[in-house]
Amino acid sequence: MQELQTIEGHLTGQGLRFGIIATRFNDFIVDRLISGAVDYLVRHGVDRADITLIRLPGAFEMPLVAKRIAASQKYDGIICLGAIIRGATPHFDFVAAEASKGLAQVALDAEIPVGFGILTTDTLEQAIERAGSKAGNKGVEAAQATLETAQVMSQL
Ligand SMILES: Nc1c(NC[C@H](O)[C@H](O)[C@H](O)CO)[nH]c(=O)[nH]c1=O
Ligand SMILES: CC(=O)[C@@H](O)COP(=O)(O)O
Repeated sequence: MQELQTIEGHLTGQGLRFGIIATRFNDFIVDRLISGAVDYLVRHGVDRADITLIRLPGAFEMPLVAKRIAASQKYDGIICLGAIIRGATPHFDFVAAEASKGLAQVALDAEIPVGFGILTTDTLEQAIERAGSKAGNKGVEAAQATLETAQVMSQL
């Protein structure tokens, strides 16, 4: 049996280029996700110069910009970072559904790894917990998943 070498210990991002798309909405949470993602990539050999950060208003805008980034063919992966926090109306459901569905579609259409690091939480407290405190940092997880998938894709 042949096995692809993509386990954590073998992950290296040397020479790979990543686009990070991050929302300004809830930026005090999202900034922590960005720091976690960038730190993870750099610790795994990605050159800072090979990381491009693009800020957007909100998660709803992400699929369109991700699609354009993917079409540029300048990147090996796209990491999407945001925080959608439930409010008093159904707004949350529409934004979260379009962001997740749209980003998944971009990945499939362009055949590029798209990391889904958008928090979808019921409360602000849950978002804080997932942005570098007791429940980890979902920006790190999204960067890891994107890097690993980029490596898998490059071997297939
Ligand atoms: N409520 C949240 C939003 N809403 C904004 C939308 O994403 C969009 O920017 C607006 O409807 C204009 O098109 N965005 C988030 O990222 N997080 C939220 O909690
Ligand atoms: C994503 C949201 O639900 C949110 O921030 C909007 O809040 P609301 O539903 O109270 O308008």
